[in-house]
Amino acid sequence: MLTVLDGKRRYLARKNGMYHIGDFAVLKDLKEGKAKLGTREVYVLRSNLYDYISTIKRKAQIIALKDAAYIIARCGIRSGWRVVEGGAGSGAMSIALLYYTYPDGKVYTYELRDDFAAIAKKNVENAGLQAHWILKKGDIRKDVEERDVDAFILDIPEPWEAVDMAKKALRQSGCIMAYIPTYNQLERVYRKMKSVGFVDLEATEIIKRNILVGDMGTRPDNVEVAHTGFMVFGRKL
Ligand SMILES: C[S@@+](CC[C@H](N)C(=O)[O-])C[C@H]1O[C@@H](n2cnc3c(N)ncnc32)[C@H](O)[C@@H]1O
Repeated sequence: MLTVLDGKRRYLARKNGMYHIGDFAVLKDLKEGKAKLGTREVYVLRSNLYDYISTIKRKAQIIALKDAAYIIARCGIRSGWRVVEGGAGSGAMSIALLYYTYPDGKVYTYELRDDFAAIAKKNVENAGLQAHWILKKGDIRKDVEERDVDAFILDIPEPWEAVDMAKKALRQSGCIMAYIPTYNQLERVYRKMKSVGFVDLEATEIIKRNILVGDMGTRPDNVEVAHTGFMVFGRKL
């Protein structure tokens, strides 16, 4: 998969090495390096996770890339792992999980709503990562069929209601993570994980700040996303 950088705009070249703006194919037979688009020079780069996540079409709020990166590291998610996730939303976290479990792992994503499932499917397919993805219609709080999975990733409004299911589905030492926007939800899911015996608990937030490098001086960007989500982690004993 290739990414085209057209000034500040970033696009995935979706089909047969073509660069698309909307449904309009602009450049054919793309190769890594520089390319001409009319009189403009664009850069063609091999796509990475940053490209996939920053170009997805959003319907639901996504797990931010900075948070997804910590989730991957804290849980140790890697190639060959089997991961259960819910819900699909826009598919951003699914893409991160698929990227790191490739090629031998499996990601099972549970989603209640058809409209979100459809948008997540489109985004995962645009990233070309669908081969080891199983998207299931269902409630992650009660419908999970998989057992001995390596990680259980929750981004739903009531994650505490899925903690018992996670305990059933996870293997020993397997990682649970809940992503929530408010302190009330954080406390509730933390206490629930503790009460059912998850260990190595951590509640955390990642703060990222961009720095503008200018000719006259270098300083933090004055526009910032101040809050995305909190994360609560635990491991099954
Ligand atoms: C905030 S979005 C998830 C965003 C996603 N993590 C991403 O990065 O794009 C929450 C999703 O969870 C789904 N959902 C809510 N409760 C659920 C449940 N009990 N089981 C499965 N999906 C659920 C919603 O329909 C919605 O699509």
